[in-house]
Amino acid sequence: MNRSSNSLALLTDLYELTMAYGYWKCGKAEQSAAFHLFFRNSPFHGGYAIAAGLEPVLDFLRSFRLDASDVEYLGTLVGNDGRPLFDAEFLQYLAELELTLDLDAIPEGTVVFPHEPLLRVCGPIVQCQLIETAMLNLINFQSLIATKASRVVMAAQGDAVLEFGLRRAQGIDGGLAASRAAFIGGCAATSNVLAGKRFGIPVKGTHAHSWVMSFDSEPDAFAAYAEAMPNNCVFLVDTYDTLQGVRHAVEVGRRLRESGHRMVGIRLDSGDLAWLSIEARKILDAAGFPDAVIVASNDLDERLIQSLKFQGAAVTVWGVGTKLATAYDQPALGGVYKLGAIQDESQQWQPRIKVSEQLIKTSTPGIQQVRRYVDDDGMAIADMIYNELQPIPETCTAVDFQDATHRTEFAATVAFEDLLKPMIRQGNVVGESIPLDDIRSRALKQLQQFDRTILRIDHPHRYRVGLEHALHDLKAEMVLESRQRIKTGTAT
Ligand SMILES: Nc1ncnc2c1ncn2[C@@H]1O[C@H](COP(=O)(O)OP(=O)(O)OP(=O)(O)O)[C@@H](O)[C@H]1O
Ligand SMILES: O=P(O)(O)OC[C@H]1O[C@H](OP(=O)(O)OP(=O)(O)O)[C@H](O)[C@@H]1O
Ligand SMILES: O=C(O)c1cccnc1
Repeated sequence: MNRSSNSLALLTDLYELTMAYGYWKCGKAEQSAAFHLFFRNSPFHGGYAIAAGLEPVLDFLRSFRLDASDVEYLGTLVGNDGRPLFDAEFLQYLAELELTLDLDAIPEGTVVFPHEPLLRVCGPIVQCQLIETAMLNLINFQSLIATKASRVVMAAQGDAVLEFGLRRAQGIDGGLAASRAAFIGGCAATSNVLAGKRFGIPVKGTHAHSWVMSFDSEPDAFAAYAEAMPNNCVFLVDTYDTLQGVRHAVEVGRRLRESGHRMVGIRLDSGDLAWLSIEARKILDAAGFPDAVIVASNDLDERLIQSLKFQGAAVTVWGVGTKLATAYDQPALGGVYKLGAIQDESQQWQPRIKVSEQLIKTSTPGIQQVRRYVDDDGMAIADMIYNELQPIPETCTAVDFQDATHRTEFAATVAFEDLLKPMIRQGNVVGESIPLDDIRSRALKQLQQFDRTILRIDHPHRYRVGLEHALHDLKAEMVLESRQRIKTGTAT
């Protein structure tokens, strides 16, 4: 059997297929359902996240189709008794399956908060279920990295951040996806050339220690680099003795200047980056190179950059690799995909809830939308999740997600934006594809809508996200009803 094909339709967990088979067997396959993808906690102990991964989601859904090799492979799967897992008629159904779903999504680059649906998928339950895993995979990782990048960029306070993560990223796709997401989060460029080609991200780089080590001396190495690349010289100065390296860079920089070129700067990659950058700055300034940039790298992340800034480091460009591309301190976002409503035989939507002992893990019923209220200066005030199945009054009350005694009223005159936008209708992409540059600009602009206390790196002030009053009441009733049924032994 030839199992090589470009189809990604089987990029799913087996249980999605076994459930699909079950739905199909019991006649529920075409029953409409509404699922929401959301996360419960902001990553890195921060106060927000940046939505990312939507364009790859649209690409995945656009090309979703099980091809002959997919179906053939599924036909080889057997259950515990050694018999085929799926019957031939179901495999035929899958072979003919075309997505007819609706997808609403919060655009990439939007600042988002726990419990807000980043994606809302409505349509035949089999289809919603088959795409679940890929949706989670794409949105979780890219939103995580975009958020990490946003924190790093914020710590850099306007200095450029270069993403250097490919060599330590989680595989090929992890590296490419990380470069894309890091750019959305505000990085200025990547060292990843394939990401540059694929996504149009600016590519930048310096040189490695191996370049210097391959010559008999550091001055020879810098001179040869300048000869080869007179317009792209950032000299890595720490191979032997950092400050001596800076002086060697200055010598070559002078020769570059004499020949009508310009030394771009130097890179520090070890030692005390605060002290060395300050000393290097003095040498560069005294030698007449006040515009020469000082790039720093070496296991940097947002906290280290914040500390180096505090120490007065004279770094002007930050090269951040491993800790950004792998989201080192929190390697997963933990987004989930939950059923909010399902249609009954008479096509009436019925809200559904997953009850948990932990309030945070109890799902929200309904077909949800997120409303962001903004004040007259365009600053975000609070977000409210509402249920499109319930009429909402002109003056809305949002009941805080974590503290139900905290309620905020929004008069009809308060400006707002509903964040979930139509992306796919009946399987056809209707949302426009946004250039990556514009997504990045959106993220940077969006952050200005939020108070800095909400954005700070540690122990942030909590931005209020509430449930619209009627939705809050519906959720509470459904939880109580479920608990009552358990008490009285009535099946739910
Ligand atoms: N001024 C500073 N304040 C806080 N942390 C710093 C400072 N300067 C450097 N660091 C960080 O300290 C860590 C250790 O750096 P250092 O260069 O001493 O060790 P290293 O990476 O093992 O060096 P080498 O590459 O020479 O073996 C790195 O993560 C680096 O970014
Ligand atoms: O520290 P990160 O944030 O992951 O940034 C990327 C690191 O990758 C390179 O080191 P490496 O030792 O791989 O190669 P080199 O010889 O160029 O230093 C570079 O010098 C950085 O230190
Ligand atoms: O260009 C650089 O300086 C670079 C690229 C990848 C990893 N570390 C550094």
